[in-house]
Amino acid sequence: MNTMNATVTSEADMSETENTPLPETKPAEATIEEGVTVGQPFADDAKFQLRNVEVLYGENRAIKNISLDIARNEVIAFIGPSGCGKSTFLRCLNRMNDSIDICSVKGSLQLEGQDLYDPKRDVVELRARVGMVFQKPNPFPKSIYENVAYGPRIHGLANRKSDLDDIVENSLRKAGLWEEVKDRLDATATGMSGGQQQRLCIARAIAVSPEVVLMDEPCSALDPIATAKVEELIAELSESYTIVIVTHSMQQAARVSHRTAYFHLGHLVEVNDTNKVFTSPEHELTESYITGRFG
Ligand SMILES: Nc1ncnc2c1ncn2[C@@H]1O[C@H](COP(=O)(O)OP(=O)(O)OP(=O)(O)O)[C@@H](O)[C@H]1O
Repeated sequence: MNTMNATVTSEADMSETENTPLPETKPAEATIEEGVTVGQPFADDAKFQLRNVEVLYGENRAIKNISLDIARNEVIAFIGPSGCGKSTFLRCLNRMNDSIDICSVKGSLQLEGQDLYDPKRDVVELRARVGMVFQKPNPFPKSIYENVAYGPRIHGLANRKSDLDDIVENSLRKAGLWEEVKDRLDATATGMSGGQQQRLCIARAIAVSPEVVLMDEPCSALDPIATAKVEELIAELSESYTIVIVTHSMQQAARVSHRTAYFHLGHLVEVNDTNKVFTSPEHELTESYITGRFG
């Protein structure tokens, strides 16, 4: 394990001048030992085992020697200041970074004990197992029905039309959308509200029976009511799926997740039970972030 020391000074600290003394509660500088995460980054019942993960965009090390387990049926939230690598790390979990030419991923990344980056792995099949919901709802410009039916059809999950109808209905029910759309399944999806479109994208992700759902700031384009519906949905879905959510909202992380992972400048600084992270964080950088001293 690489244990090179990296000294990190927060943005708030850098804005201080010599003439303005730091408040006593503010760390002048906090040290991150590269490759070391405080708290509980490992789990007995790991769905993903991620070890010494590095992600580079060309020369830029966006992820620096991160090791983490993600447990079955847990909701884990990734938080941290803008640019700290949350989305980059999330996208490793279903190889969404593959499409970025300058991006390279190193280390050991296993899903159920199998190498995620095995060149022989079928990436389409992987993305059915590890689905993704993006920041901006992105339904296909097709009907509501077709948006949900598309994945099960291409993955051969339904032999008959009636089977496909059942999958569409069940997925829309799980996404809390069935009652709102059951009488207009042929209507175009792009005519729905933003919150409905996002729940449709969740229905589309779960229609192929994934094991994991990755969510990259799924509520950032939604109003508070639509956000509350998606958060309720996350709680329900966590009974069946492993969920990894990137969020800028600490309140949201506190409401929906079991564990919270705090990222800083490409390091994974702390992972702990969500309650602990928000009430008594172990690392001073986590504390600085959650108390709003930077970020
Ligand atoms: N496609 C890309 N090409 C080159 N560099 C990238 C690319 N995507 C991200 N990066 C760089 O990788 C680092 C981490 O970015 P990333 O988007 O993962 O951070 P983040 O924590 O998700 O940020 P935010 O909260 O602002 O979305 C940043 O330095 C960013 O500039």
